[in-house]
Amino acid sequence: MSLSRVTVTAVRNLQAVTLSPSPRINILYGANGSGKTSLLEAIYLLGLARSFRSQRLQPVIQYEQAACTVFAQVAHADGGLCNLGVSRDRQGDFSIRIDGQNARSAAQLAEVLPLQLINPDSFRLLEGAPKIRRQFLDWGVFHVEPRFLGAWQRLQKALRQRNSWLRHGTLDGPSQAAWDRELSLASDEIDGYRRAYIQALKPVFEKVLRELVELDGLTLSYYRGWDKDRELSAVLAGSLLRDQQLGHTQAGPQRADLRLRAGAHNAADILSRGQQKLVVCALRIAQGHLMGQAKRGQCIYLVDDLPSELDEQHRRALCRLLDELDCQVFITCVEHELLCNGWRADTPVALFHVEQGRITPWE
Ligand SMILES: Nc1ncnc2c1ncn2[C@@H]1O[C@H](COP(=O)(O)OP(=O)(O)OP(=O)(O)O)[C@@H](O)[C@H]1O
Repeated sequence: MSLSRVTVTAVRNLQAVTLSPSPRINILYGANGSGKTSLLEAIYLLGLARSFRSQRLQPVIQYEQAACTVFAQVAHADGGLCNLGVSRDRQGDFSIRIDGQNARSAAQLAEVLPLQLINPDSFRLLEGAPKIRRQFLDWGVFHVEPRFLGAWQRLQKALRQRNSWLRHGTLDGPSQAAWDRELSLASDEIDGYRRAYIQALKPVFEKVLRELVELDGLTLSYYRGWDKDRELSAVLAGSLLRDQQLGHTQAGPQRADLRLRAGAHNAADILSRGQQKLVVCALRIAQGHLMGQAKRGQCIYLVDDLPSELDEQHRRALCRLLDELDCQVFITCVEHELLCNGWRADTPVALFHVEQGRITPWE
């Protein structure tokens, strides 16, 4: 899938623009502060209904403007087209339209427009909170396993119920037992999907990583959120008192994590910034391959400031791997010369110059 047309209005400093991107590689270049990241942010808003730069969407709306909007036409591999639109005004109203209909949730958007973001904050995937790695993991599972969303919604509901009675003690014994059973069932299902996903991801990740950078002994493993040798129901029963004192459930898939070790060390503690970036790229590229293999369409890559932290050899290796994904990629950089030669001869590469908020295709 790819964006065949994108229209952006009143996002940050960008002047209203309609672009016809290449279905493959799109390079946005220009000076600092010109608006390159803002275009990636606009596309991200369209796919996730949020920004990757600020918690709130208010700062994304152009100064003095009442609302920002992003529209796009998504072209699917089978030739089908889908129209997407998001709009956010200063009163906080957010509208999501898919083919002219109001969407019920951001999950619907994520399904229509799967995005992968690689930006200067990406190293947080390695050294940030477990929640970031769970989001990474669940993005992948969501896009290859159609039953995941339902199980995840059941888990959230059961957890809310359990945490509420842990805090307020308002449920009778049989109801508590029923919710615990539901929690255990949903947890086992989610754990099964996540485990299968990691099993499939690991060899692809290792292969991509080898092509990108030499890092011997780097391992990826999965922690499911509770003792691997015990049933969750037994763990929950054993930690009931402590859970009541804390007012929330400590064990379960809501505590799952991914662990990246380099030999005996936590990878984030010893890898350089450039190496961390390459590991994150390998993880995200591996996810793209799995999505393609699952025949659920391709995702679109947003790569902000691709050249930063990378020497020429690694920059070229990253371009080659992005190229081999055969999907649409939007890349920003200050100097386009650094990225002009890394592509296969038959790959359509479009260049866009961004200057003080104005985006013009390079003829
Ligand atoms: N709500 C807003 N309205 C108008 N302009 C804004 C708004 N928010 C931010 N800006 C400005 O828009 C520009 C956005 O720059 P952006 O981060 O997209 O640049 P960039 O080309 O990616 O730069 P760099 O190469 O430094 O990363 C900045 O100059 C910023 O001051």
